[in-house]
Amino acid sequence: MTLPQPLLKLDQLRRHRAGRPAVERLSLALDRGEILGLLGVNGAGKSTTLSMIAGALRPDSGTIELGGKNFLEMPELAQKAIGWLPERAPLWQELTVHEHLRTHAQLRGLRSAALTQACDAVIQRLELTPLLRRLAGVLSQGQRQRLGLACALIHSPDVLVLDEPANALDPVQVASLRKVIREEAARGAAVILSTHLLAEVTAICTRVAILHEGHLRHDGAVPAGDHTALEQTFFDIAMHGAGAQAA
Ligand SMILES: Nc1ncnc2c1ncn2[C@@H]1O[C@H](COP(=O)(O)OP(=O)(O)OP(=O)(O)O)[C@@H](O)[C@H]1O
Repeated sequence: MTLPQPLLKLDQLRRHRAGRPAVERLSLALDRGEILGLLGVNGAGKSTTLSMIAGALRPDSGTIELGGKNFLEMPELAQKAIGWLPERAPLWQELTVHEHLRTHAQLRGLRSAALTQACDAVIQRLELTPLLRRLAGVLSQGQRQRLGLACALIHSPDVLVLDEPANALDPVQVASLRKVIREEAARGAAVILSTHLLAEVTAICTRVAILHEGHLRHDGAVPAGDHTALEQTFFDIAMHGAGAQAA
């Protein structure tokens, strides 16, 4: 009997940056419908990890599998299966919001009616209609973040990789972001997001992982309700680098 494999599997990932280890022997698996919150102090390795999952940064060693396929040898798989919101969404200043969406959709292989449909869907979900004719260069930080999220979602990816997605969003937009993340998980995507907000993790995540100095120090279910227990675990790890790695 073969066991069902996880949608995303990281095995023993390592990556040095500027001659120092940024991520060390990181192993994680993620299934469809899961929302994993990635926590850690500044420099813990969160963005490095997410960039590797997004296919933007190659690990020095280790493997990443998507549905059992070696993702590192198949860059076209990342293009189709991953939606990535980097920490600072890179935008073409001189393109309008609408042009951005269409260009992203094209880059993800969408054409004709499917492309228009995908654009219309994210415009509606992220309430981008009033911004469509604006140049990306004149958007506020929160508006840029919404456009970045729309670009990440446009091709209905299997894995959604969000680096501090609530950054610069107002409370209304944070609520809308949470709704979108839940909807994505409900349609069967796996979501991994980094954040510094413990309340964000307890509000939307089903699982939490904590990195410290590039090592995975905790991986477990999110304590229901309040975030006191999570806060305790986080501070223990941040202060002492301690904490057990749960199965
Ligand atoms: N472009 C880069 N060049 C060199 N070193 C880098 C680069 N980006 C990150 N690093 C280093 O890699 C390590 C991990 O950084 P990373 O950005 O992954 O951490 P993080 O947990 O996302 O931090 P933060 O919460 O501050 O965003 C740090 O020591 C950082 O200095």
